[in-house]
Amino acid sequence: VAQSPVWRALSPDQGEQTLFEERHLRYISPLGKGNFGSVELCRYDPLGDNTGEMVAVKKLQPNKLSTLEDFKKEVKTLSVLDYEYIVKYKGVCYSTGRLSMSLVMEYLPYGSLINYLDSNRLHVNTWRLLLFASQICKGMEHLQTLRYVHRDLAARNILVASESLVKIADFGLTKIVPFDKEYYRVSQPGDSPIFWYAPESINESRFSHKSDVWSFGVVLHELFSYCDINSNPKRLCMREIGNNVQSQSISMYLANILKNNWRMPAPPNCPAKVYSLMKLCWAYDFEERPCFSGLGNQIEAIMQDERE
Ligand SMILES: N#CCCn1cc(-c2nc(Nc3ccc(C4CCNCC4)cc3)nc3c2CCN3)cn1
Repeated sequence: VAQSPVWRALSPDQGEQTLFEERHLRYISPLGKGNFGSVELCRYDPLGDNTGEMVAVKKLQPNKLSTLEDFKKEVKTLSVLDYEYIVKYKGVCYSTGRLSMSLVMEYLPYGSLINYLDSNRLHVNTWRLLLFASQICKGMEHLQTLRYVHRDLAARNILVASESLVKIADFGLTKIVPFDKEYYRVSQPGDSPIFWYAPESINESRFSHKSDVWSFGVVLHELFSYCDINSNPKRLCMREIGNNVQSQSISMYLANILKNNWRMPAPPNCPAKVYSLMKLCWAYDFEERPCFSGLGNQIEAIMQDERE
């Protein structure tokens, strides 16, 4: 049999890697922007006859060198996460001269939750939204067993594999919680998605599985709002803060209203039990928030009620 054109190479720092040859990666169209890079649809077509498979390729933005290290960490993170509710790692592609590299992943045809819910809201019922929520919960539970904190859990980073399967993606901000602490503190907050952030993340740049639970509550809100642009978290929070507040003080205002117990209102037609779950995730004190396994059980219980 001809040598497979997808090489398996053992590189010292990243364990086994599957190498895709750049010359066989045929660009097709843009798919989106993530942390540290843009994602493109490509066909990996070594035979050159359009029979090759479609893949999603995340290219590193070449300009900021510091992110090459972060990008390698993202590749490493995804390569060890092999789980049905997490987007599948396929390998890497080094550009000529190994100046830059790309991350090759499975292509999920329906795009992000935002694309999908916005254009399919009519035939996605409550039970299906709960199914997606339980899958995200299981994915986050798996992450937690490996001591990974995602730090960017949001509907834009949840991809739809089929009408009944979603997967967590974009591990560009994912960090490992050190063995001797229950949280990870970042130095520079960067351009952070603060409207998905727990109070301790806004105030102290402190991230943990419990801050991921807060973000999960925001994803629940996005799910039951069908990712409607008018009830997107940023818009709801800015309406409460006041749209004329200067950008550098928004995080202070947001921390204040959360401290004063303001929370996003229930989405239209959202079942009361689901809104109660969101409120649990948004407990100010992170120790009062549920864990992902407990959340998963509660979601499945509500699914049973919805079934009847
Ligand atoms: N996460 C994250 C943020 C970065 N990001 C990741 C992807 C991604 N998209 C897809 N698939 C995909 C994406 C969009 C469409 C359409 C939507 C309507 N408009 C036209 C395009 C279709 C299918 N599959 C993937 C990935 C990563 C792994 N597999 C896209 N952005």
